[in-house]
Amino acid sequence: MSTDHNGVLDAAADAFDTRTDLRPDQKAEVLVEALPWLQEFSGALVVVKYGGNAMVDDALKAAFAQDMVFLRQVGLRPVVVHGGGPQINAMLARLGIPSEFRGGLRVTTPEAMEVVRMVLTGQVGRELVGLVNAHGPLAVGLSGEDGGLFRATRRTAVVDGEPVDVGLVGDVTGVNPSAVQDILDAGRIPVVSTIAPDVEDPTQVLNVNADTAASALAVALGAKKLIVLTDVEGLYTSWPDRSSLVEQITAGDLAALLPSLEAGMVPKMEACLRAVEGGVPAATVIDGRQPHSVLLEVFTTRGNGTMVVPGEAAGSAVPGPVSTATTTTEGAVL
Ligand SMILES: Nc1ncnc2c1ncn2[C@@H]1O[C@H](COP(=O)(O)OP(=O)(O)O)[C@@H](O)[C@H]1O
Ligand SMILES: CC(=O)N[C@@H](CCC(=O)OP(=O)(O)O)C(=O)O
Repeated sequence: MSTDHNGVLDAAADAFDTRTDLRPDQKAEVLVEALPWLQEFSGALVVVKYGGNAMVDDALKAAFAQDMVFLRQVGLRPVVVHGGGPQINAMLARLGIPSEFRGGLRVTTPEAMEVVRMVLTGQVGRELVGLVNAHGPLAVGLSGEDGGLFRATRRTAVVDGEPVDVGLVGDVTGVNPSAVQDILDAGRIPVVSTIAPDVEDPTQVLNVNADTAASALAVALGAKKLIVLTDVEGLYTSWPDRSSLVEQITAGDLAALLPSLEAGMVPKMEACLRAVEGGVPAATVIDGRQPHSVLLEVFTTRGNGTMVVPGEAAGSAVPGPVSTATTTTEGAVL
């Protein structure tokens, strides 16, 4: 297929050439630091979950799209799975439809489900496809309904240890990744919206948490990495106190920590755990509010955010390098 990219990357390259704030040796250093990571990730399939809360403004969304094109251009195979919780909230509010979350999941009535499907597939997914395709005809959007990608069963939320009915909400119980694989094989970038047909009644679609869906897809595709973009630096063990950003944690330690986590982080860390337990070598939660956070995660030595890796429970949580001036080692060691 054509590698034409409408001159957007050429413009970026020109900008790099003409920068005066970096000396030539510093520019070379930036490029060279990426070399081992370019080698390590050559051909690697990476699933990137883009959360609705990290889609802060147009510039940030455009930078995300540019990162996806960059990954593909240097030989990785990125798969985008997007959320859109705040965007769904806004549309429900515009339509005067009440919305409520229980145990981190949206209570989804048939009326709300129509809005969820419309916003995810018709608005958020379309916008991301458009932003990527500003660089060339690369992105192809699809939802869990397309090509039998996802199958889901209805699930309940858990509130105070009790199961709670949340309506048309599903958990992914089956993935047929062939439609995504076809898009990758064509050299393109799949952009996946996370609604899924109900296995009990395939004409009924269910609302699936995007972290959960991204994790299931990463496992089914045999991804090398799952990267989850959100609106916080990563996992803090002492939340809401931000003095204990975890840089790395084993699956065993994360499993032990999960019951103590609060709503927003629960589906995210569960998704990372499931991915690693399903054979994905690493799953990372990073701060999507930082421009080009995905490039920094993949191509710099330090990376950023919280990385979950395989391993037993052994008090493995490694404190992050930064966070706040009050970062302490004690706070983050389990
Ligand atoms: N232990 C924790 N560490 C970091 N963030 C946490 C923690 N517990 C709860 N949170 C909250 O989880 C939020 C991220 O979840 P959510 O808002 O659902 O994001 P997204 O839209 O990206 O899926 C953070 O903004 C933070 O407020
Ligand atoms: C069941 C459930 O809660 N589904 C989510 C789906 C979107 C999502 O997960 O979006 P973020 O990644 O932006 O949070 C919702 O309706 O908001």
